[in-house]
Amino acid sequence: MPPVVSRPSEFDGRVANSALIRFDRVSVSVHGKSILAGISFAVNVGEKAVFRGKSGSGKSTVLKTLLGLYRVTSGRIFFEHEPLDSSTVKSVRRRAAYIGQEPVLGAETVREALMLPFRFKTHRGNEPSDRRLNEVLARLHLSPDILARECRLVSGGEKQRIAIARALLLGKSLYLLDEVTSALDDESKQAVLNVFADPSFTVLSVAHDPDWVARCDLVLELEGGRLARIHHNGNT
Ligand SMILES: Nc1ncnc2c1ncn2[C@@H]1O[C@H](COP(=O)(O)OP(=O)(O)OP(=O)(O)O)[C@@H](O)[C@H]1O
Repeated sequence: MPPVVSRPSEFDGRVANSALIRFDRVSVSVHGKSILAGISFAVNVGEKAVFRGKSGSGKSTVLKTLLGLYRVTSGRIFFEHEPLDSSTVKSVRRRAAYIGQEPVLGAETVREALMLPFRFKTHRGNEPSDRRLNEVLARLHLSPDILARECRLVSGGEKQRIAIARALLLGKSLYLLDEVTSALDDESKQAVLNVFADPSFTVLSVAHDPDWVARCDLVLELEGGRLARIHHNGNT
């Protein structure tokens, strides 16, 4: 079936009532330079959205703006129907895992990196067992041997999958993913695609990989900070 192509405004009306995340004419400027201009879209719980566009079109900025890393200069963002502000951004951060192109693992070995969040009060007592660690690594097509490796010696694609493993162990349900399959071989990529097919995960991603794009419900095309098109793949 051909994808349904909607104008951003029509699409916005379709899902406005059930959206987990909604951007309403969001603009972001940094030092007087416009980076995002009047972006409107909505993503429901469990939907997978992907941003595409040329380098510098604003894709990563959309993900980071949802995390409160950029000041919105006009328009509003809603998370669970609440306007995003200094208080609601905390619930986004609690629920979300942001996996960038070179995640910082913040520990010496991979095992320490995976266990790091469980040293803090919020997650103390929920430390995963070795069996659980190995289970999550296997889902991401990573060998158990990687646990003993030094983080500085693992590749970019492995680092991203370790960061994903850590987010899965933490029970995150909202994933902000920046090019997580671009550095992967086919088997690893399939593993990552399968992990994010989980219907309970909501995903906002940046990707160019056609296999990734084909699995997404929404394809949002950015041009110079503007949302040029939204394709609705009809998976939902
Ligand atoms: N903090 C900042 N200060 C100044 N300019 C910025 C800042 N953050 C982003 N930009 C600019 O905003 C534009 C969009 O950046 P962004 O990283 O969102 O693009 P992108 O589409 O994700 O690019 P790429 O595909 O190359 O990663 C770029 O021109 C970038 O230089």
